[in-house]
Amino acid sequence: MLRHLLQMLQLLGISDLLQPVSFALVAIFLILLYKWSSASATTANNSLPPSPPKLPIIGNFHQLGLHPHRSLLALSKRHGPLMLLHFGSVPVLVVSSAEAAREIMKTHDIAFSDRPKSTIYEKLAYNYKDIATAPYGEYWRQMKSICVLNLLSNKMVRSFCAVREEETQHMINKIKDSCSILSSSSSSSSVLNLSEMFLTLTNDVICRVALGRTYSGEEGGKMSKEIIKGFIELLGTMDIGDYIPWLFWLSHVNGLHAKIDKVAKQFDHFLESVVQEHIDQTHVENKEQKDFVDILLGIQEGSLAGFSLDRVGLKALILDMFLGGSHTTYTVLEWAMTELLRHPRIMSKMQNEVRGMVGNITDIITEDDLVGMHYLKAVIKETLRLHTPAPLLVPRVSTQDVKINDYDIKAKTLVMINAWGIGRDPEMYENPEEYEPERFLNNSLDYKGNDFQFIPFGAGRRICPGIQFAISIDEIVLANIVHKFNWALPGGASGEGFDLTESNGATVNLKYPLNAVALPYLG
Ligand code: HEM
Repeated sequence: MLRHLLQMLQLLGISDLLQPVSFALVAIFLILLYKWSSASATTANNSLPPSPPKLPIIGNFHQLGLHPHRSLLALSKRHGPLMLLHFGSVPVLVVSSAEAAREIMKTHDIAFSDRPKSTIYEKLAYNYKDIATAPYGEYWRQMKSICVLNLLSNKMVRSFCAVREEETQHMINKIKDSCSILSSSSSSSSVLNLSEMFLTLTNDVICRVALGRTYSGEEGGKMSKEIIKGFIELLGTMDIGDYIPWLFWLSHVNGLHAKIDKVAKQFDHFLESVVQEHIDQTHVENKEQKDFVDILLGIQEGSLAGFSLDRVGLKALILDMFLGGSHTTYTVLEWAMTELLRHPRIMSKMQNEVRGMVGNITDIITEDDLVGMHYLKAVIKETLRLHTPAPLLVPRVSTQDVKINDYDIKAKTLVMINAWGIGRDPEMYENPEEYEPERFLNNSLDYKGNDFQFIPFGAGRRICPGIQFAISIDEIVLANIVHKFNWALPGGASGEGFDLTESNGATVNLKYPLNAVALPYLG
């Protein structure tokens, strides 16, 4: 119980605030309250989904733990796939089965297509002017259609194929360099931090596609990795004032609001300079390919019928490309390589497929070569199932009262869909805890939002618009690194004892970076 309370304070970013003695008093007080509330807990209202007992004031916050997708799955095993919790005074519906997810994201999609308000989103996402946090309505619809039609359509994604191939080549060269260091000395510097490499590559691809160039090595270089990292961490934090309004002041005192303001300002400063740079160059002709900022500036000038994209909206859209795209896409690469290193049989099966299809070419494998690589695609799907990058998706909120499976779900209920838990449902998958890409061969199970047992990108109106963009990066990188190198864990370690501890936050990656040693396959 005490451990849960400590974890809750950590999640809320207020653990440093309480001195040990006062913390002990608070803890004793809450434990007594818990005993009282458990003793008096009854199923108060049969038409509401089942709930675990809650504490006064904080509700079920203390049961979230540092890895909420795990704690919520454990709770749902006791209380059912539709479970009602309370975070402070906010009702929270936790969805943990494919059938229940279908009800939310298909049958009643409109009623659950809104996003919750949060001080963090408000400050970081230009007062909900981006797509991901915008309330469901006309503004969101217009922004999403700009994005889907002009930035992330299959045609657009294909048109940036050269960027992906060049950045992949660049990474392969860096790995080759490390191999030559390895052959000339046994220095530990030849151990590669793959996590860092994947993150750099993903950020560089997004920077080039969205902003026209990479910003590594400049002031902006810091932006693309460090500020985004700060952003993602903040998105995984909960502001206590959103749930217990009278404790709003705590986030001022502990510096959370100051931190949010600082990160938001840094990012805005960077985006402002990028947009201005593009405006100043508007008259420069024959730019080889337009980037997202160019396209959005064009849309701004042309002004779509009845909708004007202002400067804030433009920056918010670019922000989404970084926030939505960078950590999620790199996380898939990190987990896929982790699992391949832990499972030599799967690694060599994938290498056989890739090497068998393209032969011993020394050039980069291009996107045209990837078409028939079914095992590669199955490896990516299995990674998304077992290590869902955003395990609880992006929260939704109900806009009206809805009845699901005879349960009453009230308007303004926060909805968390445990896609990670659904992907491990033994009713849906054989050996759900095992990494077995074969389960995705010879069937049509896909992540496009039609198969509710596999929803790493969400489903319905709010589905991720960046699926093709992300998968294109993950496929080309994975195919090339397994084709050009054989891989081992540092010091010849076996994969069995590998530390799979997860990081905390909205996107879950490895807590400790993935290090590996590459041995060139073709010499
Ligand atoms: C493996 C990579 C990715 C994963 C796992 C992922 C996952 C998700 C999820 C779970 C959602 C919420 C869906 C829902 O509520 O049903 C989402 C929304 C979104 N994603 Fe992604 N995403 C990825 C890559 C990308 C990329 C590359 C971009 C853009 C370049 C992007 C942009 C967005 C945007 C703008 C939204 C908000 C959509 C809305 O609210 O209507 N994502 N993503």
